[in-house]
Order: sequence, then structure tokens, then C-alpha cells
Amino acid sequence: MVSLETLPDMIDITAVAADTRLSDVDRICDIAKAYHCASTITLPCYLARTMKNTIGYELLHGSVTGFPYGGELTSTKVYEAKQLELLGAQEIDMVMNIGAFLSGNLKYTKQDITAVCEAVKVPVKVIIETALLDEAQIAKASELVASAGAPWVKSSTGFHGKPTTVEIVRIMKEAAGENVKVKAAGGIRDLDTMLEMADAGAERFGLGGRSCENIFLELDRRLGRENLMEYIK
Ligand SMILES: O=C[C@H](O)COP(=O)(O)O
Repeated sequence: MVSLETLPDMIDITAVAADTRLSDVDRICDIAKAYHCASTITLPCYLARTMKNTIGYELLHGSVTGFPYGGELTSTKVYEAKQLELLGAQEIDMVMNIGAFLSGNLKYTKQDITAVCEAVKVPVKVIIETALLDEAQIAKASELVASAGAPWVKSSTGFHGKPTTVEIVRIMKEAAGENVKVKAAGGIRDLDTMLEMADAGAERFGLGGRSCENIFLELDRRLGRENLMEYIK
């Protein structure tokens, strides 16, 4: 059972929107340091900034490839992933080729994932974009990610409206199996949902900077302590 105190250890705080500014990147780093998040995840061009901002802190630095639509050439995804690793990324979140998957081209979709996972030593989290899939497709995509050799399956970029639910996490975990970890992301906005998702098998959460601030505000309130955010403005 995950506790409120340890929940931040499971959070990847992100700044990956198209209009992300340096100030947003700096802000998520401050929050990640104050609350002991698992990692910061930024657009590739900001990876070095997150590393510079968090020197000396026990924080992973992640970035994204094939993001946010997943339709890039496999070679492009592989190149980007390798560059990110060379720059110091410790985790990479990649988007599955959603269109290929929905077209029934499972062989291509799987090869695309395997190629990226084999190109780098760091863990790859494969985003299946659950907002665009029905339940059967979510299960099938999670199985595919597992069979492609990825260590993580992640629900969503958060860019398609439909939030990740506890039920989606449950389906993903069941389909992906014991050896693949589940990351829940996209539209997650409250602590109770996160605790339920952890019970359903989520081992990591992706939260945009703003949603994360709100979650931590609520966390401080529930833990009966002052809002740490007040001290890092
Ligand atoms: O990691 C995924 C997204 O950055 C989640 O963004 P969101 O919390 O704003 O939905």
C-alpha cells in the first residue's frame, strides 16, 4: 500500500507542452527537488537545463522521443533516443506508432518499439495513448509493448482530452504482466485517484507541472503541513 508521504517518489513531473518556456522548466525542477519526485521530464531541448538545475539531487532526468504523436520514422526515434542518452537522459518516454497500431500493423508497431528499446541502455516507457483506444485496444497495445521488450508501458501524453482512469491502469497491468511496469499519466488530478491507481498496479505517475503543483498543495494540506511551494517561489 502506497502512502501519501511516499507518493512523490513515484511522480515524474513534466514540462512537455509546445509552449513550455525555460521558466516552466526551472519551476518543475524546483518542485521536484522540494518534494523528492522520481524525475523531471522535459522536451529534448531542455534536458541539459534540468540536469544543470538539479545537480546534487537524487532525481532522474528524463525526456521524450516520437513525442507527442508517435508517427515519426523508427530511425528518427532511434536517433533521438540515442542523442538523449548521450546528453544524459536516464529515462526516455516514447510514443508508440498509434496509427500503425490502429491500422492493424502490429509487426511494424512492435518493431518500432523494439528498435528504440535496443538502441539505448536506459529504460524506455512506451506511451500507448489510451485516450485514443478502447478497452480491448488498450489491453492489446499493453501486451504488444510487453512482447516488444519494453520495461514500461505508459498510458497517455495527456494531449487528447480523455483522462487516464483507475480501470485503464488495471487493464494495462493485467495485459502487460508482471515484468512490465505501468506508468499512469494524462489528466490525473487528485490524490485519491493516484492511491487507487497505485493499488491497481501503477508504479509511476506522469503529472504536468501545473497539475503536480495542485496535487502537492493537496498533499501538504492532508499531511497537515504548510505548503512547501510557498517557500520555493
Ligand atoms: O506525462 C504526461 C503528461 O505530461 C501529463 O500531463 P497532465 O498532468 O497535464 O495531464
